[in-house]
Amino acid sequence: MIKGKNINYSHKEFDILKEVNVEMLKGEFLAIVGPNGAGKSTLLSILANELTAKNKNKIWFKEKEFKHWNLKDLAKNKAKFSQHNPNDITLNVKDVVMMGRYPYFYTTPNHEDFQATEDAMKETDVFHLKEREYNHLSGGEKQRVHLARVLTQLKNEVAEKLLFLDEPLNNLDVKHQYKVLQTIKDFTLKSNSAIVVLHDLNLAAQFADKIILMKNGKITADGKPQDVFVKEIIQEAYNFPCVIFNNPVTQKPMIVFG
Ligand SMILES: Nc1ncnc2c1ncn2[C@@H]1O[C@H](COP(=O)(O)OP(=O)(O)OP(=O)(O)O)[C@@H](O)[C@H]1O
Repeated sequence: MIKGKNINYSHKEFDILKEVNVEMLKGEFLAIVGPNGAGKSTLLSILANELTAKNKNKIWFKEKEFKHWNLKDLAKNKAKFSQHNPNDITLNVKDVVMMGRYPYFYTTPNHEDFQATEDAMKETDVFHLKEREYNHLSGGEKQRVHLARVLTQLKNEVAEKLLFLDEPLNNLDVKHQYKVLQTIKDFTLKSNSAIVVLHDLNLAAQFADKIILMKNGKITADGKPQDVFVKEIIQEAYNFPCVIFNNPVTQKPMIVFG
């Protein structure tokens, strides 16, 4: 689905990513975790074909290098949810979500575009807010509107799509955190894939098929949750004590810090 070998990235003299290798198969939910400043967002941006100006890394998406993709086709095959979204948009919620359909129409949205926005707003639980002005929403509601915008971009007949999400759970309450992760999981169960930067290791363990743990611009561990979420590995990565149990409900690792 996506592959990058020996990814390096630096800003002036400062190396942000050092020889990072990523390969993900279709249908996988990959979580990127690690302490602040580890390079997670930078890696996600490079994998999503952003940061192109200074970026000499070659990334293959569906076995074709990004530079060989038609941009409109690309927008129907992959979408990215960014950590920092605009806070001031003088539009109604439904019009913000409709921005995700811009690759699909020139001047007037058609029936499929309206249907796609409606479905996405229902998935992220903002349909009841559709006529409200975006600027007047709470932080969590705004976050869910942008998630709907990104989800609606990939509502099409294309097979094997890829969703990039940078800290999608910021500002969300517990129910909406689970709902968003379940929506992403359902997306990957249809032969699509997702790469998600997460800070909550227990949610990553519960939902992700694979984990990449980063520190200081490098991958320090990767594999299944039970291979990465090991006491010594996590303590070393976060420089903080923890214990790890087997979650009796999910049978996944359960990390308790402190
Ligand atoms: N444009 C830039 N200019 C200078 N330094 C940058 C730039 N972008 C990122 N960095 C630095 O690179 C490092 C990695 O940043 P990045 O945002 O990828 O980390 P992260 O793991 O996503 O962190 P967080 O968990 O805090 O969001 C940080 O030290 C950051 O300060």
